[in-house]
Amino acid sequence: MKAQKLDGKATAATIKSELAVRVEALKAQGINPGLGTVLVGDDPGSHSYVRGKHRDCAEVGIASIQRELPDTATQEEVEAVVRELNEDPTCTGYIVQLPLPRGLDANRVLELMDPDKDADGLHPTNLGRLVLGQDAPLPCTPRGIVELLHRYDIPLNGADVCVIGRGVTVGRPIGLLLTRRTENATVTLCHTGTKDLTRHALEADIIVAAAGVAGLVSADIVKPGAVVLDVGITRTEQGLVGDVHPEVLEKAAWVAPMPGGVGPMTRAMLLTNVVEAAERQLASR
Ligand SMILES: NC(=O)C1=CN([C@@H]2O[C@H](COP(=O)(O)OP(=O)(O)OC[C@H]3O[C@@H](n4cnc5c(N)ncnc54)[C@H](OP(=O)(O)O)[C@@H]3O)[C@@H](O)[C@H]2O)C=CC1
Ligand SMILES: Nc1nc(=O)c2c([nH]1)NC[C@@H]1CN(c3ccc(C(=O)N[C@@H](CCC(=O)O)C(=O)O)cc3)C=[N+]21
Ligand SMILES: [Mg+2]
Repeated sequence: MKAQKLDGKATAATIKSELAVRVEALKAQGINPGLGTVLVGDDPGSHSYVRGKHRDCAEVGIASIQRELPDTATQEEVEAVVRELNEDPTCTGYIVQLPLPRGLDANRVLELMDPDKDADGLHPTNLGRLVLGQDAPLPCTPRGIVELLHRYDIPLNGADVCVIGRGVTVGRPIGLLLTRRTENATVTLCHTGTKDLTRHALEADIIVAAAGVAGLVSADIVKPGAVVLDVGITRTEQGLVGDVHPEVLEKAAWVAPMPGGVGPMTRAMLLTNVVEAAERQLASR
């Protein structure tokens, strides 16, 4: 048996064409959505992600606002850029690319953002709204994963999901989305303190691998016919490597590969958050 592909690249292309229509409608009513990115330092990975985000914006007709700071930037300098984007009427939503260089306090920066302009859904207010079930921008990677599963009609109602990794961008928030009544999954959140990862993974109908450990999910910890999403990314000399070992393709029913799975969906959800923020702006004026 060979797993079928959860094609995030193709699904993201569909979502982008849907968004382009909504952007046109907004523009016809005088609202021009714009995405800002704040990039601090010279991490090549971060630069490449941010470039990709601006390419996506161009595709759907969203304006790009780019702010770059050297890795010597002070906390005050980063915060000044955040204040500026909070006030900028052409900036509908923005992200601060994480991680920030050592010595900068990411939480203080996130806290300072206008929660209504938080395109990542990572502002404490928006994470709080998610916990309370209130309308808010949702964290992009978890939302992308849920959207990908929905578009392939993978059943979530009652599904046992094993999430590997409790990072703030992926593992920690995805349980909040999957356990909403509308999704109704049962989630086990694993991390380095988990006693028996194999047991939890083997029981799961769906595995979300978001640890950032190359090849962590081997075929022997996957139940035959499971759905496996490869979120983790490790940079090696041979290129980017996911958390899911290639042998899993012989065991699982569906795999979201890295690349071509969750990454493009993350970017499509960032655009979705910006379009939705613009639509909320229109509705409230
Ligand atoms: N494709 C995409 O769109 C995206 C991909 N990513 C990638 O996803 C990965 C996770 O990102 P992020 O959450 O920010 O990373 P973090 O480093 O914040 O979190 C990684 C988590 O994995 C856990 N972990 C590490 N090793 C193991 C192990 N052997 N067994 C079980 N758990 C383990 C850690 O546990 P502990 O807490 O105990 O240390 C930690 O909770 C990264 O590789 C990142 O590059 C991130 C965002 C988007
Ligand atoms: N504030 C903030 N928000 C983020 O959403 C955020 C962040 N910081 N910091 C870093 C992580 C990582 N991340 C990715 C997004 C897309 C791909 C992606 O599109 N990947 C392609 C491959 C890309 C390539 O080949 O370089 C794919 O999987 O097909 C990957 C990783 C968002 N992150
Ligand atoms: Mg992190």
